[in-house]
Amino acid sequence: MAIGFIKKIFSFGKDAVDEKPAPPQEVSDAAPSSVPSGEQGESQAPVEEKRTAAEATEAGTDDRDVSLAPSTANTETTSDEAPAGTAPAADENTVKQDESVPHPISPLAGEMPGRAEESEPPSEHPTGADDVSAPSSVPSGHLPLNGGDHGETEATAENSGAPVEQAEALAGDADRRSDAGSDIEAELRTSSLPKGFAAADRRPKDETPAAQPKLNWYQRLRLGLARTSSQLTGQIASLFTKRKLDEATLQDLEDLLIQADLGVETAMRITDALASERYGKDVSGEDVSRIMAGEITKVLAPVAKPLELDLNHKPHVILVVGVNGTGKTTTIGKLAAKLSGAGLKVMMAAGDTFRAAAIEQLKIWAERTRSEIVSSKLGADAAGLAYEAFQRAREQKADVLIIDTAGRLQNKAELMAELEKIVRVLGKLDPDAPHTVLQTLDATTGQNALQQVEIFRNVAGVSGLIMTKLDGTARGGILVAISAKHKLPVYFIGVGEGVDDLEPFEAKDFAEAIAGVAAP
Ligand SMILES: Nc1nc2c(ncn2[C@@H]2O[C@H](COP(=O)(O)OP(=O)(O)OP(=O)(O)O)[C@@H](O)[C@H]2O)c(=O)[nH]1
Repeated sequence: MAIGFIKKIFSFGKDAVDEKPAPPQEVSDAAPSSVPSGEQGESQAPVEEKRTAAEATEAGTDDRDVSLAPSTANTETTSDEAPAGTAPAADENTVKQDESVPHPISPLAGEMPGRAEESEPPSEHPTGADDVSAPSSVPSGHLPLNGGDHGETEATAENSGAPVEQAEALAGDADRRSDAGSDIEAELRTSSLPKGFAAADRRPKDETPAAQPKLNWYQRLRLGLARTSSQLTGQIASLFTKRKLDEATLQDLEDLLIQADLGVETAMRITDALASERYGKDVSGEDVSRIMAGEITKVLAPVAKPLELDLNHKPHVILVVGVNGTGKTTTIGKLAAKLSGAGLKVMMAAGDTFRAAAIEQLKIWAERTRSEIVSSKLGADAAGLAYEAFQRAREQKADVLIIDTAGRLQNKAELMAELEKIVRVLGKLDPDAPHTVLQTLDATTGQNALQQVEIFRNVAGVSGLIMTKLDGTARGGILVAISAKHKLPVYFIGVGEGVDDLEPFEAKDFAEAIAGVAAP
């Protein structure tokens, strides 16, 4: 498929992906690790206590089961056991797509797997790790499934942290829709009662579930950044009340902008631009917001780029890295949905081998996005798994391989060294791999995100960013500081937990949302 086409896919807005659940078929086959000598047996752990499981695994690394789980209903998999110490031959795991069924990804459930907390500590799991259950075996109630219906995350003034008026304003028709829904519900309740009974609803009004406004991604972004922008615009408005623009006001403004995480460089850009336009004159809050949005757009426009895929690689390898909980696994699911929805063959590697729930979570995403997945035992060597997955993806001629990794704090040198090892090991199969190293950043993080990028970039060669959770109570300003400093491409933003809550990054939208410029 032409690269231009793929670029196009990533440049456009959301791909609508509908739900068409496929009965999952997972076939696991024991396969030996084929990690190059000297690389085997090390483990990575996102949290200290999880290392116990890793160390236990180090002793006998070859017992690691790597399972390939084709998740489409139309996949026929045959598998044999490969001899220990050898790489599986190309025909050992062949997957044939049933041509009779359209490939593009099926409609996805409105609710996608969110972060699942492990109910037991990893040390109680190691031996059962090869029994990582198939997606279908996970009762939906056991994993907290988040998100709204198809990207329509529900937000209220209460849960967004944004001003109540804004949520109310955004709610619009949602209330009316919800009223209609309540009527239907009441009718159903009544009709399901046996004869001789009548339905009553004596709940106090305030216990009745509140109407939930349904917002589109742009409204969620605005709402997510509303706290930052309203705080900033409020402070700016009071700063400029009855004051002409002078040195002292400019200095105060610069301080406010720095406090909003925008960084010294961008703060100075904004005050310089304001001074050159309005020095000695009256200035309104709107003037400042407009100039601020313009200057922030100038900083962000060069980094708002589509994620380029070179499909000549077969597969193009994307390694996803970042601090714990920044949204790596969820983002992988969203990316896979876009790619497989466009007809590309996607394989995932469950490289977060230290959190059982992370493996489960990725399996569910694989099932729902009809991607294949390579996973292994809990506590297994993540670099070995990545290597194995790369080989499998090549054998099966996958277009894209997306490798999940365990979250790690950037200041844990040992864990960062393990990440370095994953990159090194992939490079043994192809010196250019990983072809993309994506770092996820949580939008609720402030200054710490600058350091996260600095260190992950040095260690893993981060080549692009995705900022997640911009729908929550996001701060967001730090992305401006990071862009000014690192100039790394920002490909997408996460605006919810649902499968299509991943949007191409648009500099102007983001800048206006932060600066509090009125929505068009
Ligand atoms: N609101 C919102 N939640 C998100 C978004 N992206 C991810 N999440 C949620 O953030 C939580 C953590 O996401 P994960 O994908 O598990 O994060 P991770 O980086 O893989 O976590 P570790 O494996 O522990 O490092 C989950 O509850 C996700 O549903 C987003 O864009 N918006």
